[in-house]
Amino acid sequence: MSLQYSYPPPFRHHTLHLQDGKLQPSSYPVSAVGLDDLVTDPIPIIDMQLIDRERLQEACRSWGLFRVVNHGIPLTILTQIQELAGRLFSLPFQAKELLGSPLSYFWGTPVLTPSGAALGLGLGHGVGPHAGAAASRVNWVEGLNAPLCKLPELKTKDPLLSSLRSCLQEYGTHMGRIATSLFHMAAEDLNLQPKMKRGSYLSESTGFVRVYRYPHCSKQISHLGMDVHTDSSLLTILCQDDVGGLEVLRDGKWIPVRPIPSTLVINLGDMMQAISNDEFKSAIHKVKNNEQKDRISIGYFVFPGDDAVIQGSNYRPFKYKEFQDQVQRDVKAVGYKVGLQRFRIDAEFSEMNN
Ligand SMILES: O=C(O)CCC(=O)C(=O)O
Ligand SMILES: [Fe+2]
Repeated sequence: MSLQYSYPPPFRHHTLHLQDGKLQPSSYPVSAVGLDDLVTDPIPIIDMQLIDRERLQEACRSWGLFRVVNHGIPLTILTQIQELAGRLFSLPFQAKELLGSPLSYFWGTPVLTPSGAALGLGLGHGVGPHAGAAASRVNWVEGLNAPLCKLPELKTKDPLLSSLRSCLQEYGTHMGRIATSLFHMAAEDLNLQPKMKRGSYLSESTGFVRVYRYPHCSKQISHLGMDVHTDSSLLTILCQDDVGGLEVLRDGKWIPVRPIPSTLVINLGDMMQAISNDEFKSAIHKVKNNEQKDRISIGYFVFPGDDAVIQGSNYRPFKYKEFQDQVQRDVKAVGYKVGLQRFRIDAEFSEMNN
């Protein structure tokens, strides 16, 4: 099996061979930073042009996180979004706060209300054993939140905002395509109700994009860019710049998810874990700030539709909306997201629902 791997700049194609589950480079210029990393990196890699279903399902089971190559997104969109967002982030704070909706500005926490306002600022959003540690900490991050289906409502004459809107819309279309094909492949053996499989478990209209900036920050300050958490989504797709800082928890160890050019990182969220009845994992991850450089990343999040009922022998039936409301109540009341524990049939937390 071979991978076509497009590499910037200039846009060239290189072929990588998969042998014994490892990528072997066949030919690439020595100066091409990144390809060596791809060969030695421990994180599973999925080729979007030729999805190996077993490999994908194994990555979902044992990591809940993997990289994709050959995703077909023009690199110019990625660099353009990062550049435009960087310009927007460099505006004065008051100007960013005035952004309003549907492209809203937030800082200090990634937990937002459905209308895009920061929720429980300073309370963190850790899970499980890390929840206490997350409490009362501001996350060292600022961001722009863009619900994709509402972007056409953004009426603006500002050239920066209208360029960003067009890029995000194009980016969102690619994200929907990638999420849908990965989801259908991964969920193939999951015994979902056939009619739900197509539409409701992944509803593209729920997709939103976030652009984050993690300001550089001295080690002396004990803030994280983003505290330990799992995503509430079905799937999350991350595009990071070359700074690094994302880490995933695997077998009790934090593994850096190093930036490798042209690759995207997919992580499974709580909804994927629930609909797979815990066969797949919602990845536990965090982001550390870099000491010297600001970091920009772009996240896409997609969720089940309003009509999808999530159920399995480990969970009482629930809809995503109930999950989202519960997360918001928990963050307000106890300072962190309790998450799937609330919906488990045998969990102590599930009795405290209301
Ligand atoms: O910025 C990143 O790399 C990760 C962001 C993240 O984990 C999130 O938005 O949930
Ligand atoms: Fe996350």
